[in-house]
Amino acid sequence: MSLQLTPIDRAKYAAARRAVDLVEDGMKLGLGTGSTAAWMVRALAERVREDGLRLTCVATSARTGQLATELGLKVVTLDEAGWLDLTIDGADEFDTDLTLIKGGGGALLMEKIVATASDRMVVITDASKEVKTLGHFPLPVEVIRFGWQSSRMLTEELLSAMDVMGTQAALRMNGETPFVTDEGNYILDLALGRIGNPRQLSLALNQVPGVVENGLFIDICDAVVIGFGDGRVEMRDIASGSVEHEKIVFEDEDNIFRDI
Ligand SMILES: O=C(CO)[C@H](O)[C@H](O)COP(=O)(O)O
Repeated sequence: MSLQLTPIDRAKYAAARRAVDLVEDGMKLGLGTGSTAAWMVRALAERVREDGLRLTCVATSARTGQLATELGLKVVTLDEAGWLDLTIDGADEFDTDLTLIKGGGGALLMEKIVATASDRMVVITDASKEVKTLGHFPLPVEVIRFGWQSSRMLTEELLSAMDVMGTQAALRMNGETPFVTDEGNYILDLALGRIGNPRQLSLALNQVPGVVENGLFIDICDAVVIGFGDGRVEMRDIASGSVEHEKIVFEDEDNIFRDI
């Protein structure tokens, strides 16, 4: 049966397809989390089938690990892999410096550890995630469960003392119960509106007792691949300043859907 991709899925898939072209035989790869990253895992499995690549992958969440394993990719722990060549992941927001907000899917801690243990991090996204100033998307902050309410109070006090618009830290829920990350922690979502100084905010947040990590990725992302619904992709590299355009042809759509 032939299934049709929605324009947003086409955009994500186009970005994913371009990004997996960066993968070479023998690489150790970090696999991101989220719907865009899931397209990348499918596109990667397709490349492995077609080109016989031998890869070692590290997943940034249990669900990515499960998908990758189901699709026949070799998944090991980060400690088993050691240093990685490349991590490909999605993002919730990115700006012109390729500073990111991540963690909408709740995997920010493992995502940051994996991305920073990689030579290169490439973000795949659709164009809607690009912003002039970060902060429209609520900033996720991972806190340990013990004493989380004091961590929230201290976080809100910190935000009041800083030049940020929003000061509310909402506990992320999963229905009636708090959302729990793969590492067993809670997430506070900060509705800030605008983050004028991401570096200062990130450093300050990580000083709050109980905060494990926040979703600001600063100086971590090397390139972004932006996909569009018609298959166009734009790839921007922060170090070289290069911008490349290409068009992805979706002739293997059925193969991708075969795996879902
Ligand atoms: O940071 C993330 C998960 O923690 C995701 O990369 C981010 O939420 C983007 O997800 P999607 O591709 O589904 O929009």
